[in-house]
Amino acid sequence: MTHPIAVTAGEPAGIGPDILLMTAMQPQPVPLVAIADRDLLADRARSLNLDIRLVDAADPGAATTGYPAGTLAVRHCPLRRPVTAGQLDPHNAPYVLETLDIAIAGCLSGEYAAMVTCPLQKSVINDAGIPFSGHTEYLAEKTGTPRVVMLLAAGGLRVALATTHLPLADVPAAITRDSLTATLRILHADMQRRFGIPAPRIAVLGLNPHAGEGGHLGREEIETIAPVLETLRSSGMSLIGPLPADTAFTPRALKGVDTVLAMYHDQGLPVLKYAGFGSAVNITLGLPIVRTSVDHGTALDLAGKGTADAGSLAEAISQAVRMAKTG
Ligand SMILES: NC(=O)C1=CN([C@@H]2O[C@H](COP(=O)(O)OP(=O)(O)OC[C@H]3O[C@@H](n4cnc5c(N)ncnc54)[C@H](O)[C@@H]3O)[C@@H](O)[C@H]2O)C=CC1
Ligand SMILES: NCC(=O)COP(=O)(O)O
Repeated sequence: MTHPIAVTAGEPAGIGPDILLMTAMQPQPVPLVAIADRDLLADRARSLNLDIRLVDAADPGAATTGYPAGTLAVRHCPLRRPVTAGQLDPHNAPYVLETLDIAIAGCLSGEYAAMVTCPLQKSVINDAGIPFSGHTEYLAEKTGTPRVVMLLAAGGLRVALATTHLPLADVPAAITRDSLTATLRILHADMQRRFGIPAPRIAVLGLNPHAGEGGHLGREEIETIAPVLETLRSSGMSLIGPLPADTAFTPRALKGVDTVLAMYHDQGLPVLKYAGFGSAVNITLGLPIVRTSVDHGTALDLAGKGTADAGSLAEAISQAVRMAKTG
């Protein structure tokens, strides 16, 4: 791999700039290019007492050999307003989205091998009047991908989601035979291509308590989930379920399972974050580019203090390197 990985710094008032600078103080597996405002990074480095050298990403060393620990290449993207750590400002929402646009364009053109995202604050982008529900949905839209799948991985546990950032009340209607079929096809294909698992075993959760209790606690399992699994099994996929979610994450149930498909965000992610918060990685499957991210949010309470844990960003970079090698 000779191309650098783009790392977007995320919400400027959050811990994204902090963990990016902390990471650049350590040796990296490939050259990194920070997509961020250079003065923001310089100010934050001073707050964190990090003796880091920021160089222009146009410098030839940035794209080829990279730099030793303590030097970070920056593709400058100007803030719209000065930033105080911990204080959100909707005026900077266009800046956050511009950093993503630069990374996406660079991945599509082949300038970057992959993009890794530091956390952004979804609410402040909405407060700026811009409809936005998450990186996952934004990347799908900007790359013209009709459906993508969010998957988080922590150690040996992988949890994918059938729906992403949706109000709970909208979840049942979003799980249709078509949407679930498309999600499972992407998950199966990327388990093979990106994770090198030739015949992935996927455990699929039910939507309702006890997977619907034979129809007495909801009918989505009978009318939607089970028929989809049956059809896809006949095309050769190894699918288990629909399983009651409350016992699906016990060690016995997880034995031999390569990934779990949860029906919604808070059915799957609390378990994953309990298992590995701080070292888990968020991956968007189904995109024409490689994108990974941290497992945490903007942690405004920690920004500029030097107490944020940068472990998940290190894992996200390592995962992006592995996935970029799969083409
Ligand atoms: N990939 C992304 O862009 C993500 C963005 N978010 C966004 O972040 C914002 C804040 O979300 P919250 O629910 O408050 O979650 P959060 O992850 O920012 O914070 C939850 C708790 O974990 C702590 N924490 C988070 N990251 C940490 C780190 N690296 N080291 C040490 N402690 C850490 C925080 O201090 C806080 O106590 C929301 O707007 C949310 O949408 C949330 C998750 C992922
Ligand atoms: N809980 C995961 C999360 O909110 C990250 O979403 P995204 O911004 O990566 O789409």
